[in-house]
Amino acid sequence: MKKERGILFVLSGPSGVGKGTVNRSLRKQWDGLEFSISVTTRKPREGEEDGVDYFFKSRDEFEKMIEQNELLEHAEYVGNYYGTPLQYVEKTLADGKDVLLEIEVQGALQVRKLVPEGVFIFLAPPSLDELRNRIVGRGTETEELIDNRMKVAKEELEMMDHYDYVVENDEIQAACDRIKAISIAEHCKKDRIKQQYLRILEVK
Ligand SMILES: Nc1nc2c(ncn2[C@@H]2O[C@H](COP(=O)(O)OP(=O)(O)O)[C@@H](O)[C@H]2O)c(=O)[nH]1
Ligand SMILES: Nc1ncnc2c1ncn2[C@@H]1O[C@H](COP(=O)(O)OP(=O)(O)O)[C@@H](O)[C@H]1O
Repeated sequence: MKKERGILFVLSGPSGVGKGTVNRSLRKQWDGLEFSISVTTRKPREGEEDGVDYFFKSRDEFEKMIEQNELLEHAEYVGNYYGTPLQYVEKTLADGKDVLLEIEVQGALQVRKLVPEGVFIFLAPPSLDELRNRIVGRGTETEELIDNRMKVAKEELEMMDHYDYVVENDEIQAACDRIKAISIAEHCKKDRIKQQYLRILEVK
């Protein structure tokens, strides 16, 4: 019998809201969820590892990947390319495993068109002031880049209503718990739909 496909979860939201932090925390507490590693042309930050945090590529290498249709989606974000490897996502879902993508808003909207059955989660900050504090507190950007990221963040917040769920990241563990609850609910929904379908067809 054909294996049932896994669910694609897309975690998105403005820069600095805590996507990376929540993603890393989920990795430690959610067995059975697969995490896609993105490709980027951004330089590695201190402590980041190639093949763990990102696959770090040159612009030429990245553009070649676009040409060869190796990416599910890609976006240019604050001067760098970011993209999701297509083959990994497709194979993992086909194997019946759930996959989580942590990507910015333009990319999430592309995935929404390509995989409408995916579950789209928008991580929201408690306030704009708190969002700025988090970007400044992270200490990875210059003042000019912070202003740039805040500008992009305000535009990104307006895209919230394109998502299935909005999860406030007030506290990391609370946000992780909400995301895990969404996953449980989505699996129950999928099972119920399948049961109804089987009942209608009277397939045992
Ligand atoms: N579209 C897209 N965005 C990505 C991908 N990987 C990471 N991003 C997003 O790119 C943005 C910048 O990421 P990064 O430079 O690591 O900075 P940070 O997440 O703001 O700390 C974030 O919003 C990430 O979620 C990807 O594969 N595709
Ligand atoms: N719930 C939270 N409360 C307080 N600080 C947070 C929370 N979530 C993340 N942060 C902090 O905010 C900063 C930005 O988080 P990060 O995960 O890099 O965001 P993103 O990946 O969305 O750009 C980091 O310094 C991180 O430690």
